[in-house]
Amino acid sequence: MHPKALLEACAALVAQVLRLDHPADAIVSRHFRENRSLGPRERATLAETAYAVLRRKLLYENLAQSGSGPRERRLAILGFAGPRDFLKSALSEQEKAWLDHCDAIDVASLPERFRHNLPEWLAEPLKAQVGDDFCPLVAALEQPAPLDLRVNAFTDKREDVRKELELAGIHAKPTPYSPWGLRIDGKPALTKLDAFARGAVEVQDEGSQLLALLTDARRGQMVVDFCAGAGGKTLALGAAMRNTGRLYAFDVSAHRLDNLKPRLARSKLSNVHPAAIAHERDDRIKRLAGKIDRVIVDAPCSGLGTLRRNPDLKWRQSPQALAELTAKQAAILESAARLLKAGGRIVYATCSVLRAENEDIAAAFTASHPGFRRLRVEELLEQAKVPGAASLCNAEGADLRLWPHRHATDGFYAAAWEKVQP
Ligand SMILES: C[S@@+](CC[C@H](N)C(=O)[O-])C[C@H]1O[C@@H](n2cnc3c(N)ncnc32)[C@H](O)[C@@H]1O
Repeated sequence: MHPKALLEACAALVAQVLRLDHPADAIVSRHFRENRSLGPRERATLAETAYAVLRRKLLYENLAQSGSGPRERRLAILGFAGPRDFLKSALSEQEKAWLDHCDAIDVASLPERFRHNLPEWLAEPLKAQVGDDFCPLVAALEQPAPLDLRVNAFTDKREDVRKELELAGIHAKPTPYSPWGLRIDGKPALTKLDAFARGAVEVQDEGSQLLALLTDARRGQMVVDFCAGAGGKTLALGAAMRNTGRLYAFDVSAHRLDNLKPRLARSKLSNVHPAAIAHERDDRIKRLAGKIDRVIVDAPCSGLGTLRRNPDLKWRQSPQALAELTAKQAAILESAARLLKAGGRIVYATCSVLRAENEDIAAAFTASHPGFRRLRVEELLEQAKVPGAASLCNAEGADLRLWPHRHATDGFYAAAWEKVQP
């Protein structure tokens, strides 16, 4: 595509994602479906430009107050994810001069909000929480996430798959914490690989893999994935169970569970039972009360730990939405806990970085459930032979706390309890 046409297409896509009426990944996917002739490089430039503008929206909107031409075009120029000389060949002389002027601005001298590019309602609690780590965290959130795979422990060994990928020209290295993980260089097309087609690998962030490890689902157990969605964690749990026992995958969204089906077929697992539930107090849940060994609640959350992949969330979430979510999270944890038998374990997890969705929910549950003993996540990770367990937890070692700037994973939280009273 000619540079001028590509820049115009980027500006059009930037205009669409900035409406914030749909998730950015859905808008980008639809754009690609409607423009099938786009090549892989053009797709990468379009998507990364749109994401760059979402990541640095406050800074770019500030810079775009100067210059001329349509606002979205100015934003697309600032966020353009391609070589500078290629971009400049699409610009007028006036635009080139404006871009040089913007490049010369020392961002460090600008007000703080143009450096952290977060809404105030999010910046304030994060600063209070991470202190001196705020700048490294913000810097990590502005970087695209690495591509992690989980090797299917039921069918394959990590080292064998690593070598297989190497032969296919894909360099992968073992993830530092998860024994199932491989981290890939770049963003190669994976779906055409035999390892993918036969279910030996699934795309899954290392943090998600650690949540499944923490659940410690074993051979022959009765296990529930309460908020299974498209089944990322379900598949990891089913493989850890060696395709034995019974693994229920519940979700209120039948549509999301439908996306589990092809993944399940590839995985060779037959111990998984997906079922749509109406709500967390569904009769199906009541019938299983007191019968389950392991429950994972991967709760619906703000997703604010995934800003590397979903930078639009910081503009699409709000304090009001957060209040509704925290009420839902508490209600789901409450219902899910009823499933456990004595001696069983429940893990509550989110991909949010906010205390309100994490420590606060866990503390309220502990306080109101004397029949549940809080487990130390650090010890559980050590038992699961995860290296550096202490470094993955909060200062007390009680909860899992993964951060993009410290662990190169998404931001994840998890707490765990054992049911001590029947
Ligand atoms: C964070 S996502 C789960 C992702 C999934 N575990 C994975 O690893 O791919 C949260 C899920 O909770 C589901 N959900 C929302 N409300 C629920 C409820 N009351 N009961 C069960 N699931 C619910 C949503 O449909 C969504 O799929």
